[in-house]
Amino acid sequence: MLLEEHHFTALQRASPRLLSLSLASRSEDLRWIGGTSSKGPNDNRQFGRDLLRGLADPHGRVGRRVAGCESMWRGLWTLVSRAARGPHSPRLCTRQGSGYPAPGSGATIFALSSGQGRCGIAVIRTSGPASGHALRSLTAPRDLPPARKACLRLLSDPRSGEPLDRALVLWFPGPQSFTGEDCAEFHVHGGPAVVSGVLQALGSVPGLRPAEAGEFTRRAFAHGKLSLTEVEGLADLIHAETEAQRRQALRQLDGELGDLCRGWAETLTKALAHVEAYIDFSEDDNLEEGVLDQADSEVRKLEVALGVHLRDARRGQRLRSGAHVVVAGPPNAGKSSLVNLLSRKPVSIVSPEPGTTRDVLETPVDLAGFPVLLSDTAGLREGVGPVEQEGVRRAQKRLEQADLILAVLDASDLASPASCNFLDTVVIPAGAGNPSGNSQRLLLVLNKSDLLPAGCSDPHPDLPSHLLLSCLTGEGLDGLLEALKKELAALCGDPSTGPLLTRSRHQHHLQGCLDALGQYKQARDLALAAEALRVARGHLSRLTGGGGTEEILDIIFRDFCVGK
Ligand SMILES: Nc1nc2c(ncn2[C@@H]2O[C@H](COP(=O)(O)OP(=O)(O)OP(=O)(O)O)[C@@H](O)[C@H]2O)c(=O)[nH]1
Ligand SMILES: [K+]
Ligand SMILES: [Mg+2]
Repeated sequence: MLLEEHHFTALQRASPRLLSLSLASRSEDLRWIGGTSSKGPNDNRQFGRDLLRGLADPHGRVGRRVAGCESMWRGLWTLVSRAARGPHSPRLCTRQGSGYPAPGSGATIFALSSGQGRCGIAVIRTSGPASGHALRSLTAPRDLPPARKACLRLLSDPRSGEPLDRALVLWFPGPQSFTGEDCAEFHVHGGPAVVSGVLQALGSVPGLRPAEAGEFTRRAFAHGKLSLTEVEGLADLIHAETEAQRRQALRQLDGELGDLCRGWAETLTKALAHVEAYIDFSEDDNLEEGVLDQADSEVRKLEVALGVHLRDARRGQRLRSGAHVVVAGPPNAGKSSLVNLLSRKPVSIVSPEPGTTRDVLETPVDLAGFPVLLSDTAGLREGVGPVEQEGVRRAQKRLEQADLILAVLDASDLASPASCNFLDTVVIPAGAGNPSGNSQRLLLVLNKSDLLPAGCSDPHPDLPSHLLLSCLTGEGLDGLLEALKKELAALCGDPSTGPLLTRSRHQHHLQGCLDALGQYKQARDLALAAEALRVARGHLSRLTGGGGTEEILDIIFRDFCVGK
């Protein structure tokens, strides 16, 4: 049962006054206890607002999860009308935006939404109240096409009447459009002259101006079409370069993270309702036993859930921005050869001279569908000149920051001092072959297997677990890629089921929420406990874009291209 505007009107007529009530939804065992109290009209203002928010579903509709019953509606209305008189009146509309104004809304924007340059088809779109007028002006004397149906039209310049192109046009009347506003799309032939002709023609229509980067998406956010996490998912999808990144971005665009946060926020709202009801009505006998215990147990469950996701947070961020894989080893082991092999391009200089690589050389690569930032480093050895020494220092620093170390040794030169030293100082401490340890991840690769005597399958059974490889012949590469894939999957998580926190912003708010829950548990006073719950819920709502700041929005939308 949806609570629409006319229900509110009916509620108002039905009962303007109510002394105490209990709202229950059998379907979800959602129990709301509240009402007016003798303490005056202000007491339940916050509760009314919380209730409204708690009942709002992802599209801003009110009361989707509440089974209809007359007394509940009456009570709800009392709370709502009281809340509405408060300083921050909730909106009682059936479609609710993010609460942020669309910057420059009122203007109609247009942009080329497909890529720049010569192409078969280019898509130009508009959003805003003058979209219909713009579409009519360019397709005159024809009228608007039916909504959301592609129609072939002759486009001409409204000033000169000069034909520009024969194009497919689409009309999306708001609110059923990407931005929630009236939108039009022109699928024109992708020649630069056609595109610039149509853009100029649109610019000549009164009320239209070129769009800023990300402005279409920003309007979609402002009109409640996308939550902030969905916007981030969209930005990531546009920038996704590997399959795993695409999967993760799509899940975020589908609103999974937002849904999760809203579910958590709902739990907090319930807990808060219980605590506030206790504050308001503890003297009444009507109040159910164990109301506070219920709030405590909800908070405990939430803490566990948040903890699980926070532990996973680094993985989601790695998947978004790439895992740091550092190739290290003694000089001449074939580190640069391996980097070139994995990145399929000549990133580093390879030479028989030990000490060839000096600086850290970074290259982004797609390894088995995972984004990786691969670093080649100087060979680790002592007693060298100042330049190489600096290279060794940088290599060691990079090793400390690695998500995964690809340790490379020359299989035919394991007894050399540099090899032994590397084994003792890097490989053994990292706990290679010790999967239970929480130590840094490391894959040990014995390169130049082609130099080993023929027929010897594993000449070094006493070493920590390792892979044999020949960069020269390519033997062992498939095995190495398989092992890398496993390591990366562990580092980045499975993008189709794994972690959802893709940005440090997400981690920050979840941690803030968890900290506030800690304060809730320690609070000796119920008012402080309620406040801690409000702070916790504020973090969740800022995560999805409710009550955040304009600066965060600016940062997020800056990443978008014009036309998106
Ligand atoms: N036989 C054989 N030679 C190899 C193999 N991989 C690399 N090499 C040779 O080993 C030498 C050193 O290779 P690099 O890739 O420069 O080694 P590196 O570890 O980067 O060396 P530094 O940067 O000097 O520390 C070159 O002459 C390579 O051609 C291999 O699998 N088999
Ligand atoms: K070398
Ligand atoms: Mg090198």
